[in-house]
Amino acid sequence: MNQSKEQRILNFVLQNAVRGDPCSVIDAIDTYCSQKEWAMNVGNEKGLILDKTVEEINPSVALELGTYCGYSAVRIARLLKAGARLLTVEFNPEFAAIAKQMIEFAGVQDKVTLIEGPSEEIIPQLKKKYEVDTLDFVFVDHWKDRYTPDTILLQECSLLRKGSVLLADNIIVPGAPEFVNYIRNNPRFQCTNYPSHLEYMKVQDAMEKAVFLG
Ligand SMILES: Oc1cc(-c2ccc(F)cc2)cc2cccnc12
Ligand SMILES: [Mg+2]
Repeated sequence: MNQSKEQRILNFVLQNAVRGDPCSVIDAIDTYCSQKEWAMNVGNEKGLILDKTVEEINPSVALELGTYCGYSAVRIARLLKAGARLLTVEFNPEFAAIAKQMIEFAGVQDKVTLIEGPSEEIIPQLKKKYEVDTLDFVFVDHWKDRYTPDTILLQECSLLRKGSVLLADNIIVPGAPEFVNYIRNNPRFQCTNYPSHLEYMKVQDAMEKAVFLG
């Protein structure tokens, strides 16, 4: 049975990166996806915006919606302080299986909890099943039609506190116009837009940062 693109990306990492070296994993994925096959990793240009946001917040508990192959989970986890943790949610079982191997190869598995399932089911479980009090940081990078309902669900589940930071990918491409309208017109969020480009392409994209005001 011929391999998936995601399996080919993992194979390239296993052959070309260094086990236990997250930066080499990130670089290998970016090399493969810019030279061989495009894939929907956040990429290095938007990845630097992600890095700066994570470093600024220095989160103890972070959530990622949309793991895919684990590129941004590795990006985030490599920056976390001792004892800090990332919970990452992936709906697609094939993607989750690839991401698990990617995270382990990068050596960040002790900081990352990969949860397979739909975000609307997982978010209400975070407090009791995953022992989360509140989230310091949320990277929103799953399907655009879930951005708004999941942001509302995070609030309903009391998972945000004054100062919690959301960072959303793909504000322009594929685009999340309903989310942008919701978050920019919501007095409980302070928003900042970060113009950038679609991963591995000369196409305009952007990220949106939204600080929860409590
Ligand atoms: O960063 C992303 C990019 C795209 C995307 C797909 C096809 C295109 F032609 C352009 C962009 C989809 C995503 C879906 C979920 C999370 N991130 C995505
Ligand atoms: Mg994305």
